[in-house]
Amino acid sequence: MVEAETGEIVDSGRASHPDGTECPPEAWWEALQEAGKGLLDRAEAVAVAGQQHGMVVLDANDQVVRPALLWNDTRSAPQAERLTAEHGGPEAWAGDTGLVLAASFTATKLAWLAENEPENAAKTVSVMLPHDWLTMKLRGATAADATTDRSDASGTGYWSPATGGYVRDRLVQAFGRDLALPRVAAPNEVVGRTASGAAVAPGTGDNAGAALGLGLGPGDVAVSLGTSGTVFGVSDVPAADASGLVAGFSDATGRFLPLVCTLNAARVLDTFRTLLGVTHEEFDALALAAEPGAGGLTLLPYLDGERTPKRPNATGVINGLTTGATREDLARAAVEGMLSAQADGLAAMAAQGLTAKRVLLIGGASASEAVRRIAPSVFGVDVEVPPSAEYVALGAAKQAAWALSGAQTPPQWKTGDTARLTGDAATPGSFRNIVEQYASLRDETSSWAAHQ
Ligand SMILES: Nc1ncnc2c1ncn2[C@@H]1O[C@H](COP(=O)(O)OP(=O)(O)O)[C@@H](O)[C@H]1O
Ligand SMILES: O=C(CO)[C@@H](O)[C@H](O)COP(=O)(O)O
Repeated sequence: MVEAETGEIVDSGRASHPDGTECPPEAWWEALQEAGKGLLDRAEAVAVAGQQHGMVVLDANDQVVRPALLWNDTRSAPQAERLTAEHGGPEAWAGDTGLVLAASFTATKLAWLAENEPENAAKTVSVMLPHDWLTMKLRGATAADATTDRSDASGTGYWSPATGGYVRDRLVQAFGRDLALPRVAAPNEVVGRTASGAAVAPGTGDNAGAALGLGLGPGDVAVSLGTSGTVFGVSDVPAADASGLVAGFSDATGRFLPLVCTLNAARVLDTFRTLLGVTHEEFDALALAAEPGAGGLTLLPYLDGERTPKRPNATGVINGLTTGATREDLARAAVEGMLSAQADGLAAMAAQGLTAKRVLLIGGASASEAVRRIAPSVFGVDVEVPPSAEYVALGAAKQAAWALSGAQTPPQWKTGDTARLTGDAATPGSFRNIVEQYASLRDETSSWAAHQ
């Protein structure tokens, strides 16, 4: 909860919901009630920012048909391939929807449902995303008058950022028939009221929320290291990258949000930290005690399969392991590998015309000292770390304040001082080697059957 005028945080709440790649939406509603206790009834305006892409399917009575399949569920990878081939390949999809289909996107999940759970598919009359469903619940509305926003619509695979309209043919191709979809609200619209009378803004996807919360400007690229690693910037033109590396999303202000998303980020560090049996701080100390290049160890960090590049069945690979390897090397290899995957994202963004003049590092793993110290050299650009905050939630709050104000543009809130980090000028060669070794391992493994 923030002051609408200044963005100053006055109160906050937090609640967890289940882990995993599918989730009953009711668990989010319970978590929202718990986190919002003592806040929601004091609010003048509210908005929800949530994970993108998750498939929430409802029956004719607006009851949830099955647990939502989330953005990181890869079971619909075969459907992504099939739908892509059936409709003109990657170029056609990028042209129609701004996306080359990967298992994350909602259209592929609908195709999986139609193929694998015909009884559930038969019951389904409407589909929406996690933030749409929570917004509907907050308003006490029905699926018939549910709303979404441009950013979340742009992650479905059946909406066009270029035209601003649904592409019903792609939905029908995926699911086999048409479905009711939420109306795409204007970025600053009041779409309803909560039970206690607060104005409800349209809400947004998590990355668009973070972009709004950070107030990203030209030349800014955010790298968010949460469960997912996301690299994104704000643009005046929609992206349509037929290579599939950059997703052509929309943002929460009426502009566009080209974005690269990897499935493996903070949890890569969690995994190695757990294997080494150390705390976050001890892990950082280990990683920083090793030399750049981790004694020749290179980690390809696709532990949970990967979305960018598209390798849904991939696993992690450690190259260069010898009897001389140390715990320090292992910790450093985890940090360097995870950051190198994000550096691939920065390169893909640059190829779409969004070259980072500064990188803003956010998300849980941006708290890591090792990540902060190593990132500028691996990225090859100075990195700024804004004050630690929940930028997704701040973006939702800014949208709510915007809707309340009735103004043309979002409020300009000050973010606190950022910490500026520069690369290791003393050993630039070692860092070039890290990036080159990583690229070799990435490219060599692309021919492995398990990485197809
Ligand atoms: N000091 C730290 N060093 C490294 N990772 C951290 C640190 N603090 C938190 N994390 C990691 O950040 C992740 C959570 O980040 P967050 O941005 O909240 O992710 P998400 O939005 O996906 O839930 C967890 O994997 C957690 O272990
Ligand atoms: O799929 C994407 C973006 O395309 C992810 O950004 C999800 O929207 C959620 O990520 P986490 O917040 O769980 O890291």
